[in-house]
Amino acid sequence: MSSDTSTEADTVVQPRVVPGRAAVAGQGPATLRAEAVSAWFGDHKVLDRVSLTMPARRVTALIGPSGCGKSTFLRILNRMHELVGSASLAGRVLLDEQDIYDRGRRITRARREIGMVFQKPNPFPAMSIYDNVLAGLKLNAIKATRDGKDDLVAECLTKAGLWSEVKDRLRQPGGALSGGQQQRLCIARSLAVRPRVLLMDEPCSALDPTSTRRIEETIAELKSEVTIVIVTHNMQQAARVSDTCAFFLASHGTPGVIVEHGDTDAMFDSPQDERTSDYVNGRFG
Ligand SMILES: Nc1ncnc2c1ncn2[C@@H]1O[C@H](COP(=O)(O)OP(=O)(O)OP(=O)(O)O)[C@@H](O)[C@H]1O
Repeated sequence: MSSDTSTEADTVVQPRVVPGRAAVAGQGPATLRAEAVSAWFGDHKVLDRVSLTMPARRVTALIGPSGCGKSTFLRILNRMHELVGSASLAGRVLLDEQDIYDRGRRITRARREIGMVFQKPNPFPAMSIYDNVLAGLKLNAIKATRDGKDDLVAECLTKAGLWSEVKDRLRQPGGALSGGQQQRLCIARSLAVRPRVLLMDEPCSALDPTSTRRIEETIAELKSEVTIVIVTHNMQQAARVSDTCAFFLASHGTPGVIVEHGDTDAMFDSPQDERTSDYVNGRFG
């Protein structure tokens, strides 16, 4: 696809998606389950036996005060924690009952099946919008035909809610987009390798309210195709976007634990633990 293929800038062109041509065989959204996960940086234990099921086709929000281990937990879910030299962990992470830490399972597979969107949008700034979307294919040695790539770019930008804004300038650099558009480009890039789970670490914290709302709409649209786990400090956002919620807490220098988890409406309307009630009602944190 080239940037001159569309002529009417304000017409939303629905991409022609040809199943199978984009080379990647996704298996659809999966349930992710953490079992008794503990984590350390050196001898500093930061998570203690955290267990949580993140159901397929649902948005799970991880909430809790700063430093309670939410990001560490998220990074354990796609084997990024082990990139830190001093880091270690115990427990299991099951993707549809397959342990992603099994010896025979490649780390690259875990990262492909479980994508990550970071706090700060991180497109390759000098690379075109088109090539940014496809960047993960090269990293994962996934081959696609020219037509397959065109279809995949259109499909992923559409799913990320960015297609109508960029379809006429796909050859422009990713760095020329606004912050909110860059974040949606990063979501499109993550989707291109057909992840089964998408992890999002405070994806809106660097964005203005309008862009935040747009990302939240994108999350709602995506959840039928990919399981989503989102870390957020914004309680209104957790209430708006998530179906299930887990409240993390690390009190007085102890490692982080989950105090309460369950249906988001129930967690916000009738929390079982007083600490959850205090946190979701803004009384601390
Ligand atoms: N790379 C690292 N090396 C050493 N300690 C770390 C590292 N990353 C995080 N920690 C420590 O692990 C603990 C949990 O941090 P983490 O970032 O997971 O918490 P968080 O709940 O995501 O916090 P925030 O909401 O502020 O992002 C903290 O005590 C933090 O200082």
